[in-house]
Amino acid sequence: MLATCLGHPRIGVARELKKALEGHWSKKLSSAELEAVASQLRRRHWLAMKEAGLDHIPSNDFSLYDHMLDAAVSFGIVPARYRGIRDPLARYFAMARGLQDREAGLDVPALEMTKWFDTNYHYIVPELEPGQVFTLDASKILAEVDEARLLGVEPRPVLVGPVTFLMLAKMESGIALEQLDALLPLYDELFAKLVAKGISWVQLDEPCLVLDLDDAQKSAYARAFERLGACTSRPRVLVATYFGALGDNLGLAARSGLDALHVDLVRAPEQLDDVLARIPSAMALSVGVVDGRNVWRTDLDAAERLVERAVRALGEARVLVAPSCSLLHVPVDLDVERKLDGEVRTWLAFAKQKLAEIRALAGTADTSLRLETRKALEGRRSSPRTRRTHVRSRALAVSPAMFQRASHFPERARKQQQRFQLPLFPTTTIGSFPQTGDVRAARAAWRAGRVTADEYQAFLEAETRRCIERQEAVGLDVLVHGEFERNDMVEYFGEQLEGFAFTENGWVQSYGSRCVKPPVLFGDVSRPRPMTVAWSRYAQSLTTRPMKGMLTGPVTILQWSFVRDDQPRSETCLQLALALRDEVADLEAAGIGMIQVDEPAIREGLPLRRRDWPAYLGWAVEAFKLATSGVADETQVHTHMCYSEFGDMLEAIANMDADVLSIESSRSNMELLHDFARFRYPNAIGPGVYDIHSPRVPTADEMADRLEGAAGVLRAGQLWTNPDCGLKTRGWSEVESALRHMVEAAHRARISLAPSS
Ligand SMILES: Nc1nc2c(c(=O)[nH]1)N[C@@H](CNc1ccc(C(=O)N[C@@H](CCC(=O)N[C@@H](CCC(=O)N[C@@H](CCC(=O)O)C(=O)O)C(=O)O)C(=O)O)cc1)CN2
Ligand code: MET
Ligand SMILES: [Zn+2]
Repeated sequence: MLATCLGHPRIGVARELKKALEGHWSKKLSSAELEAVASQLRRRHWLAMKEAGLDHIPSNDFSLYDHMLDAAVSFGIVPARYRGIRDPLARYFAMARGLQDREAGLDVPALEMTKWFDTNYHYIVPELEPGQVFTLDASKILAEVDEARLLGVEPRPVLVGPVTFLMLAKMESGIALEQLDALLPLYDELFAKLVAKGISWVQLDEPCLVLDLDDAQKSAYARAFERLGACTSRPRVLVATYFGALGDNLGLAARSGLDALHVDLVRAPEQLDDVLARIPSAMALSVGVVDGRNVWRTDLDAAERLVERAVRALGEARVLVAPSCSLLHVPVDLDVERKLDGEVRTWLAFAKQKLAEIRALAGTADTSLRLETRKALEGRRSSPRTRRTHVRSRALAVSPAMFQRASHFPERARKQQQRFQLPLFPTTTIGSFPQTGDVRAARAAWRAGRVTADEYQAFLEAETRRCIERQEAVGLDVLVHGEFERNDMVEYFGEQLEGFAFTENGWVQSYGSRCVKPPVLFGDVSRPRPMTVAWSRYAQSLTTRPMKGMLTGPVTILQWSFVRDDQPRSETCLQLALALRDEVADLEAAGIGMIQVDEPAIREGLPLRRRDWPAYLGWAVEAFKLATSGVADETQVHTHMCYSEFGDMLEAIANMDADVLSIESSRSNMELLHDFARFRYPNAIGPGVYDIHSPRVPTADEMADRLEGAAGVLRAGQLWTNPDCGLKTRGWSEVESALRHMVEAAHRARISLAPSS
């Protein structure tokens, strides 16, 4: 049996890549210095896998920004607007993040970015032009082969497969997948180059095989596999699927004529029998039995039972042991954690520990790891911290009335208007204001004990006060406190809730240089004390305008944490909802009249197969309602969603019954609004009027146009004016100008668009 890995985290245990990238972007690090850091990271990761005793070690899993962008560049897919940028690295980063260079007269926006399946990783969406010509540039792929070999590592290059690549790409003038026949010859060419180098295996990632495919997509797969299989000079090809079951696409993969198939047996262990029954005798099977999406120590006995079933059916020579997917989605090394809760720590495995598990499963029993694992799992199963009576009895006592507001929306809206007396198109923001270096440095100093809690508190109060003054000066109607006290919108709540543990270095890449440190939700969740009330009360005391309370919703906390795998996610979500319900009640009692409960990840949590949608949406919407329905009619509940296509879940959004919904729409503005209009979305809605992902300051005209467009399809009386997401990644000067323009746009709309009646 071979021990293998589908991909290693790239960011580095101390986020070396993040620091080098940001250093390079701010011109403090040359390209050569950046490349040196990247090269060091690759070596370190290869050596880690070699030392762990892996037989197949990936290359080309590293990326300076994103692997889909790398693939686009290697196929020559560089839209015209970037082609004027001579330097390849500058061009690459321009595609990733846009480029504004006044002196060079350059102002190019970035390519679009979107979620990688149901993860919190974002990939760059390749953009095909009309008449797209594909040309192979294999330099990165080939260079990494040489680089690995210098360390005595014989790598298995990872390539995004042609169908997945095109299905995730976009083409303004048509359907990207229709370019398949033009793209396939590049794989032949690439395979020939790899064979010439003596490469014996490649990994072809085709995660789209776990999605619902239409006939055109299925036939694309059949064609692609036939062509690749028939390629005369090619390495052996492992087709990698992950994040779910192959289901009705198993036949496509089994008939591929390729050499090995990887299946995810963590998300979909039930598919093993079907796979074993249908895999042709010429194919090997890579069994993904170590969770690449979560941090729990593998139950080696259970995993071994799966591996053994595969071995009995296929023989040892045809079985590879692997993580369920690339380890990109887990932190690097548990050993560097110094402050992690001692008990919880024994239950966990990060990338490095997972490599050892894979080795143990593929080899003769490593008795010490096995015994240690049994003991740890027994401890986890029996720990009183994972099951708390008061949490469980409360969850059981939840009644249907707790999911409903007292009155329907029209009645609530009337009472709320009486209370707040807001103008038409009320202006507000989504919550966070710039998390400047000062704010981060102050928090780092407090955590390191270099400043006292009181000093840190005073600093945050001053930031909050200044933020409120600035919002008043700009003329916003509904204010926020600015979220300066938060490291991250999920981690901050995890730190204050019972049932969570958190790490110091458990960073996972979200996009490019941006990382998150998901808290570990290990046990029953409860709220020992109010979490945000003091900040909201303080902020409200500084202004007579309404101050929105600001919470992260249950589904988003669930989605952006490492969640316990010993009970259904729906149960965990309900516990989170109850904890938040108490926070909402306490905010209301403290006089906070508007409370926003953010659910930006509700779309990301949608299962990959449509069949599973109703069940998920059922409990996700219920969790939101449970968290927010305990308040009086006069209390206005807001929610916020971003970063997704919402067209296919409008009914669920309406069922959440938030009084006000702010939603990202600046990129596909009108389409989204038309969807809402067609659906007759009843409650108030604030379609983002400007894109906060770019430093560009939009003009009042642009935003007034957006409002006018929105008022053309929705009722003017239903609309709010806001940016499309929080402002934490922006700088103050852009933010102030943009918000002034936004307020100006709302003023104009009030005059030109006031309903005549
Ligand atoms: N969890 C989560 N997922 C999300 C989002 C989100 O906001 N949160 N937003 C969407 C987009 N994704 C994003 C993900 C990360 C970031 C982001 O800005 N991350 C920050 C880290 C945020 C953080 O946790 N900050 C901590 C730690 C900061 C830090 O690095 N401190 C330095 C020292 C700081 C200094 O001296 O300057 C250190 O520890 O070394 C804090 O503020 O306390 C980063 O990578 O830079 C933005 C968007 C989707 N998914
Ligand atoms: N309230 C949050 C913020 O403004 C919502 C962000 S959604 C990713 O940052
Ligand atoms: Zn957002």
